[in-house]
Order: sequence, then C-alpha cells, then structure tokens
Amino acid sequence: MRDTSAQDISAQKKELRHKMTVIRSHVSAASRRDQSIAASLLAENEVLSPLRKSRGGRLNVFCYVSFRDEPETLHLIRTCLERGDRVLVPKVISEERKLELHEMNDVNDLIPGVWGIPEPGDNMPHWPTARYAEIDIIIVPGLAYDRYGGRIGFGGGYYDRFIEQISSVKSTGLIPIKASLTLEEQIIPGRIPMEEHDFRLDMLFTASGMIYI
Ligand SMILES: Nc1nc2c(c(=O)[nH]1)N(C=O)[C@@H](CNc1ccc(C(=O)N[C@@H](CCC(=O)O)C(=O)O)cc1)CN2
Ligand SMILES: Nc1ncnc2c1ncn2[C@@H]1O[C@H](COP(=O)(O)OP(=O)(O)OP(=O)(O)O)[C@@H](O)[C@H]1O
Repeated sequence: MRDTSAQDISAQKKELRHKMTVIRSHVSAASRRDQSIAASLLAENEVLSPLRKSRGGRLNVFCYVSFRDEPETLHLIRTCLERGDRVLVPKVISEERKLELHEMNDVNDLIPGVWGIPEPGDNMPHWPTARYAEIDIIIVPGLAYDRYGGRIGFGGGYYDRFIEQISSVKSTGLIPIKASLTLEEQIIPGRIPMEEHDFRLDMLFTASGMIYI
C-alpha cells in the first residue's frame, strides 16, 4: 500500500492529465502546426546547431514521433536527418512497459504501432541499451509542463523508465540533454505534482522562446 501523500499526488496527476488532454484538444491544427515549426526552428538554431559544432559535426538525437494532437516532431526530425545526425526513434514494448530504440534514416519507413503511434519498421537497426550513453539529446513527449522542469505524460511511466535506463548505463562523459517541444497551452502556471521516480527536464522549446531550467 502506498502512503496517503503518494495517493494524493497520483489523484492530482490523474486530474491534471484529464484537464490538459481537454485543453490540448482545443488547440487548432493550424496553431499546433505553426507552434511546432517555430519551436523546432528554435531547437535547431539555439541548441542543436551549436551542439553539433561542439561535438564533432554529428549528433545522436532521440526524438519521439508525434501522434494525435501532440506537438509535431517530424519537422525537427527531418532537419536532423538533413544535417547528418543519427536519429533514434522509439518502439513501444507494451508488455514490458518499455521503449526500444531504432535508428531511422527515412521518415517514410515509419509504420503505425501500438495506439496508432508511428514507430520504426523492421528495416530500422536496433540501437542497443549499451549505446544509450552516446545519445546527445532526448526529446520527450508530454501532456503538460511547468517552468521548473516538471512534466507529466500519459501515465504509463515509459519515459521515466527510459531516462532511468540511460542513467544506469552512463559511466563517464556527458549527460544527454532532456528537452521537450511544447505548445504554449501546455505550460501550467504553478508546479506539476511530481513523484520520486519522475525525471526533470533541462529545457523546453516553445514558439515564443526557450525555457532553460
Ligand atoms: N508520441 C508518443 N509516443 C509515446 C508516448 C507519448 O506520450 N507520445 N508515451 C508516453 O508515455 C508512450 C505511450 N503511451 C500511451 C498511453 C496510453 C495511450 C492510449 O491511447 N490509451 C487509451 C486508454 C486505454 C488503454 O489503457 O489502453 C486511450 O487514451 O484511449 C496511448 C499511448 C510511449 N510512446
Ligand atoms: N522507473 C520506474 N520503474 C518502475 N515503475 C515506474 C518507473 N517510473 C514510473 N513508474 C510507474 O509508472 C506509472 C506511471 O508513472 P507516471 O505517472 O510518472 O507517468 P508519466 O511520466 O506521466 O508517463 P510517461 O513517462 O509514460 O509519459 C506509475 O505507476 C509509476 O509507479
């Protein structure tokens, strides 16, 4: 049995998920597209491009593939591919509630997976856990964010587990940047209720600017 405060947080998260799902569904497709493009441009110009220069020309970028009314990631993914980065995309392994990474060279090779989320096709090489330490930046999905690195997702814990796996294989060297693309409407004024297992983001890309944490 979890203690009362853990149950409280869990109930607050459930309520926030519901509220933010509704709020996000009310953003028009045009606004979502415009905001996604602007946020992606900012990510490229302010972070990816300088990082590429400092890390020898080619990055290993993990990026979720958007579905439903999430901020669209294909703009950013295409830019990374054009710049010669290695783009890693996740496949949902629902039985184990985990993500498996695959290297993508062409967005046309994505196929519909669990819940209709576009995922790597069979021709995309698997990126083993042992190589997670080589990832430079991780772009994660989320339903809502605060300005202090707090994030809430769909509630499967997929990304918490993934980030934990990355930390467990990190031995020496650089820690990957954890970031999200977000619509303005997804940023809440206060703080997201966070639990011990929840990771924090390093930066948020929005249409009107970046938020560094
Ligand atoms: N693009 C993207 N990929 C992602 C996530 C995400 O948020 N965005 N996830 C981040 O964690 C994981 C998938 N999480 C999901 C959780 C629930 C549902 C879903 O459709 N649930 C049903 C509820 C019924 C059921 O339990 O099956 C629904 O909403 O109708 C979809 C995805 C991994 N991949
Ligand atoms: N590292 C972990 N190991 C095992 N279980 C975990 C871990 N992280 C989260 N969980 C479990 O996953 C469930 C969902 O977690 P949480 O509410 O934080 O999801 P979320 O961050 O909103 O979802 P997601 O990461 O899929 O977007 C919780 O029941 C939690 O106990």
